[in-house]
Formats: sequence, structure tokens, C-alpha cells
Amino acid sequence: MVREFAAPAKINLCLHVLGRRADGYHDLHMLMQRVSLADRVVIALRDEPGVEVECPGVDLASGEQNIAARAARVVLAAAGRGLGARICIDKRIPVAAGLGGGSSDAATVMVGLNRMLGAPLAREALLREGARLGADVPFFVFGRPAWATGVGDRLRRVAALPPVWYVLVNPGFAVSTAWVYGNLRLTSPLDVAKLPEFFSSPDDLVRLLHNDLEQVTIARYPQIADIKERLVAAGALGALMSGSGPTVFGLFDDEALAGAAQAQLSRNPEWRVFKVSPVVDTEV
Ligand SMILES: C[C@@](CO)(OP(=O)(O)O)[C@H](O)COP(=O)(O)OP(=O)(O)OC[C@H]1O[C@@H](n2ccc(N)nc2=O)[C@H](O)[C@@H]1O
Ligand SMILES: Nc1ncnc2c1ncn2[C@@H]1O[C@H](COP(=O)(O)OP(=O)(O)O)[C@@H](O)[C@H]1O
Repeated sequence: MVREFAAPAKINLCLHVLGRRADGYHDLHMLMQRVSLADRVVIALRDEPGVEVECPGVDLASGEQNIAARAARVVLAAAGRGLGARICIDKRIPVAAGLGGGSSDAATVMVGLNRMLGAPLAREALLREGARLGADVPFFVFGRPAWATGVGDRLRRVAALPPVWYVLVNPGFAVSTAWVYGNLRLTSPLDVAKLPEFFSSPDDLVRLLHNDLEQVTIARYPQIADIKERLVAAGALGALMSGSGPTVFGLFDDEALAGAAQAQLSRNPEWRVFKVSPVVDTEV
């Protein structure tokens, strides 16, 4: 049996760091949304045990170090039928970019393989096992826009978000999430009660845009501030670094303007620029 799935990227519309925990991780308060830039994941079931992963054309680990392999192993073990899997990932999401590509691949493999094997894991188990693979994996299993708290593993539905377009600009270098958290200087935490719950217009989203990880990342990579300015000059209502960066997204309420901004920013040959829209909900 062979199946193909889309593994979408995410953006963090807001990311507030509440504090450092005893285990070294940070408690967060985020609004997260999946967008239409996606890796293509092909899963083939095999009669013999073992997992193989390849990501053609990308300098990424293909064995056990690939998070998609670890995700597959969890589901195959739960099925307990001595089966294996071969996974091929067409990486379209830039790697180590703040777009959650690895986490999305892992969640997509867990959910997809689980379905192919007759659902040995219930939704709660997928969320729990996903959290063991990476802090962002449960959000992708969740399958809809969400408020994410804890390390990103506690998820709560958000009322419908307004239709908008985003232009993603990736400057072409990778940033390590662990490095960003490790160099963070914590400021006074946010009063979460002040965050809005309902978003009826694009302006409501613009008011939310905030990322506590921006300062440390921009201090090392000033190009990120430059990209933000260019997106706003090209007509974005607001622009923000996503997650630990370095990808920046601009928020547009007009698709043609977003298209023009994409064309304009694509003139820089070092940048990868994508025009995307929010992904429709897909609950497991
Ligand atoms: C910043 C965010 C925002 O969505 O995403 P990215 O920008 O990386 O996609 C996440 O918090 C990233 O989540 P994820 O990339 O899954 O993190 P993990 O692999 O579990 O952790 C990598 C390292 O980051 C640090 N870490 C991660 C999450 C967190 N809440 N606090 C942390 O301090 C830890 O040092 C950990 O060892
Ligand atoms: N399938 C995968 N896709 C991307 N990165 C992966 C994958 N498997 C393991 N990794 C590792 O995870 C790290 C984080 O990658 P990624 O999820 O793309 O970034 P981010 O955490 O910024 O969203 C990479 O540096 C890479 O070495």
C-alpha cells in the first residue's frame, strides 16, 4: 500500500515566552496556523520490519536522525504486525526556518501511517506520542488553528480566523531553535488575559503580531529586520518573524498585492519567497 500526504508549514501569529522551566524548556503562549506551503510525503508499507526515509535533493539525515523515521516507528510498534515503511519526503519547506517543517513531516507520518494501519493509536495517543518527538508536533496532529501553551503541547481551538494571504520570505540560511532559546533574554511576561479571543478582520490579527524570539535572532541576523521593512513597504499590513526564524511572513488582505510583493521580493536571488494562504481544518 502506498499513500501520499501534504505536510504543511506553520506560522506563529504570536509567540510569547512566559518563562524558563526546570527541564530547560520554555513555557509559551502562541497562536499558530498552518499555511499552504507543504512538503509532499509518500509512505509505502512493507512486509518486513524497518523504516527508511529519504529526502531527495536536500542535505538532511535519511536514517533514524530524521524525525519522520522516529514518527513512523512509534505507529508501527503500536500496530504490532511486524510491518515496516519506506518514506520519501519532497522537501519544499525550507529547513530550520521557523516553519515547523520537520514537526509537520513527523505529524503527517504519524497520522497518515496510523490511518493506513487501521488506527492502532487514538487521537489522544497521537498527540501524546507526538509531544515526545518534538514540541511542535502535537499542533500539526491537532489539525486546525490553535492557541498553544506549555511547550506548545497544550492546544485549544481558536474561533475562525479571517481569510488572508501571507508572503513568506526565507533568507536562505538556517537558524537553530536550541540556539535561539539558549540565548534568549527574558523580559517581563505578558498578561495573557489581555490577548483577544476573536478575530473578525485582518486588522485583529495584525494587532496580535508579536514574537519574543525576534530580538535575539535579529541581533545576530539583521537581514530579518530588513525583510520585515520590505514586506511592509510592499503593502503588508504587518510582518513578523515566524517561530525561531529566520523566515518572515507578511500579512496581506489583498491577494493581488500579495502576489506583487512576492514578485518584487523574489528579485533577491538568495531569498526563497512564497505566497500562501491558511490551510483548511483537517481534524484527526
Ligand atoms: C520556536 C518554535 C515555535 O513554534 O518553533 P520553530 O520556530 O522551531 O519551528 C517551537 O517552540 C520549537 O519547537 P520544536 O522545534 O519542535 O522544538 P524541539 O525540537 O522540541 O526543541 C529544540 C530545542 O529548543 C528548546 N526549546 C524548545 C521549545 C520550547 N518551548 N522551549 C525550548 O527551550 C530546547 O532547548 C530544545 O532542546
Ligand atoms: N524531516 C525533516 N525535515 C526537516 N528537518 C528535519 C527533519 N528531520 C530532522 N530534521 C532536523 O530538524 C531540524 C529543525 O528543522 P525544521 O523542523 O525544518 O525547523 P524549525 O524547527 O525551525 O521549524 C533541522 O536542522 C534538521 O536537522
